[in-house]
Amino acid sequence: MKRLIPALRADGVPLELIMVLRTILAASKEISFRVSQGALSGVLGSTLDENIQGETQKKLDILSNQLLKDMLLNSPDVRSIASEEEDNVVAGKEGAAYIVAFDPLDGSSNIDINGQIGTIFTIYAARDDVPADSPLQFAQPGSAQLAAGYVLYGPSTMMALTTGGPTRLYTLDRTNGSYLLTQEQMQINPDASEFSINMANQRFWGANTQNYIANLLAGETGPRGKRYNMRWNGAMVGDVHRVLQRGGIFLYPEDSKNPQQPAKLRLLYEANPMAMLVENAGGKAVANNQRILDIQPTSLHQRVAVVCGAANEVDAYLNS
Ligand SMILES: O=P(O)(O)OC[C@H]1O[C@](O)(COP(=O)(O)O)[C@@H](O)[C@@H]1O
Ligand SMILES: [Mg+2]
Ligand SMILES: [Mg+2]
Repeated sequence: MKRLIPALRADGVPLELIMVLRTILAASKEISFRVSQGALSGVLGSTLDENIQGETQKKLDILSNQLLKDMLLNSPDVRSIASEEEDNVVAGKEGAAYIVAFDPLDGSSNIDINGQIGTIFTIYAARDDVPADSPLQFAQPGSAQLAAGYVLYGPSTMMALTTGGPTRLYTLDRTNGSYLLTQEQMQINPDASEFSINMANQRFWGANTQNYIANLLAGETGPRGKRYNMRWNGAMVGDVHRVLQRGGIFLYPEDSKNPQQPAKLRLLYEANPMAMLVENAGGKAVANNQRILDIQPTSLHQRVAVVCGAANEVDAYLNS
């Protein structure tokens, strides 16, 4: 089985970019270890703090953010970082080639129940026309991402990664601490019979989401003519991983639960990296009627609707 660095070199990934990925993964190994130790490592439970988005921060949100932040800011190749847990962009090394955004811990509500959680990350080229600490560093559409991935802390620790080519899957070998290439190419079947949505929000959805889900629930006697199964992890990283592995569609559409906040997931460090991974595995990813990767960001912690996965299901959603 190929190790990570030879695999990336074989893909023609520049050395400096490989070094940035190595830094992210060094942090992920530490997070993975702490997560596997659970209560024994003192990472469970909440803090008394809230992040800029008004969400209570869990101890593991803070710890994961601190590990990634410290390690990336020490890297000679990182000019700026942005994180779900940081209000503003943080400047790194002046003149460095790359900027990195991350959701240090996705699926925070799963931490204390020993459920699936993960780290989502994305890497862009740094902009020379704006300062390193400017939010404009990250005002780039998802189509400009140089690399995108997530690390899933499940029964095994896995990383899905694309550097522009296929979405590949690596597994952390705990016997020697290295990521090994275990799936050359993840591929999402264009047809699906499994969907993933928080059904508790049903009464707050718009008409198109209502119609699409009603058609799936109607099963073999409905317009789609077949039975669908449903899964909801409560962690995008686990739900999208399932879609990449065995197909299906994941939806977090707009809803009217909180009119000030129609969408939940964040464009920069949740929707964009997942959209790149899904597209490079043959799937589609849209927000309302727009391809996610084409959205021009307007703010650092901007939220968007996300519908992604099996190409024909995403088309059916758009037509409902
Ligand atoms: O609480 P809900 O509505 O099920 O939302 C779950 C969604 O929220 C998230 O947990 C948000 O991410 P964070 O845990 O990083 O804030 C997604 O991973 C997940 O898809
Ligand atoms: Mg998240
Ligand atoms: Mg998070």
